[in-house]
Amino acid sequence: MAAPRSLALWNCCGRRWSRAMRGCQLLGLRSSWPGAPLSARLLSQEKRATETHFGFETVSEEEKGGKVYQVFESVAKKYDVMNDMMSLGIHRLWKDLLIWKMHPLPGTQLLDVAGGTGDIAFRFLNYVQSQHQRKQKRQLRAQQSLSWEEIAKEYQNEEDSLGGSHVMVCDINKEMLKVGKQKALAQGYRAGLAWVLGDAEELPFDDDKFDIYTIAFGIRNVTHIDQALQEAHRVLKPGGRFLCLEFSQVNNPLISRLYDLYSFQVIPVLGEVIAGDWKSYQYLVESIRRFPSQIRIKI
Ligand SMILES: COc1cc(O)cc(C/C=C(\C)CC/C=C(\C)CC/C=C(\C)CC/C=C(\C)CC/C=C(\C)CC/C=C(\C)CC/C=C(\C)CC/C=C(\C)CC/C=C(\C)CCC=C(C)C)c1O
Ligand SMILES: C[S@@+](CC[C@H](N)C(=O)[O-])C[C@H]1O[C@@H](n2cnc3c(N)ncnc32)[C@H](O)[C@@H]1O
Repeated sequence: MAAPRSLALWNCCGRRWSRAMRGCQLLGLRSSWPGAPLSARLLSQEKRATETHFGFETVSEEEKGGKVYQVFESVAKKYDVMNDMMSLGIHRLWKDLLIWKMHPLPGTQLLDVAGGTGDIAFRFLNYVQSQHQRKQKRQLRAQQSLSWEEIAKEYQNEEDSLGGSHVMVCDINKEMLKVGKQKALAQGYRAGLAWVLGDAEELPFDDDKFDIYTIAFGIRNVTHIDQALQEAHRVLKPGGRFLCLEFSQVNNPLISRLYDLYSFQVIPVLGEVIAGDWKSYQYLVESIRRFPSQIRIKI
């Protein structure tokens, strides 16, 4: 039987989340929701036209994917340093909060779509590893009179330090994945991690495969959001969870003014100075502005 529909939106401009999350939103859904409400609404508008937006530009739907590809191909090498500089490290806290909200248990199969350079995947692996180690310690403490055989077995199990958890990073951009793989190598992430080139709108996975689907700062760039949501639903096991981290609109007029000032006057300049790429960072701020507000996403 289908699991009951459940939708939770953690709106960083609202009351449910801390000030640290202002300007950013986390959307949580449970799989088997009847008829994905967000998709239904966004779709009806987007399906009608073959034109769409790329930041403030109007482009054809066919063009958008290529333009988004060029943006991330161009920024890939400077992507991580840009995020730290633009947000003064705050994006790390948002990503940590996503994992804490997810609270994955050992054995979780995660699909991180638009996973880019692997920030969500690495956090997930750290989290499940520490959960698993804690569980093992508790078990060992509870069984103080173990036989040698049993102790040896526990040590063998310790080899699987993730408790069977696994994360699949899926992204459409080869360059972003390349940087992610280099980071994984340098930071010693190997077990429980795989990288796949793929489109959120047409995922290269079987049905009912994952416990959790995440998409962090990715959905804004997808041409047919409805299609991506349908794909998320398809690859999630019944009762699986969908977690989306994305920018939101700021409602307070004063903060909104400062937000705009920073977005439009500072970010493209940083993009030019650090990444030699004004245009891609102009696209970033325009795409944030074009993305539906948290209220629209919720309904
Ligand atoms: C090409 O596409 C992309 C490329 C990428 O590299 C990344 C992404 C996807 C994004 C991420 C993975 C997340 C990380 C990226 C960002 C946070 C950049 C996006 C920035 C904004 C939407 C603007 C608002 C920024 C924040 C809410 C984050 C917090 C930032 C700060 C605290 C830095 C503020 C800096 C200063 C106060 C010092 C220097 C500033 C000035 C001298 C300029 C004038 C300053 C102001 C007017 C005050 C600044 C006011 C604000 C930032 C407003 C704060 C508002 C709220 C907290 C609601 C990608 O797709
Ligand atoms: C802003 S980055 C986010 C990366 C990572 N999730 C993070 O939080 O740092 C957006 C990513 O979405 C990817 N992307 C854009 N359109 C996509 C699509 N249709 N399918 C899969 N990935 C896509 C880009 O290649 C890029 O790596």
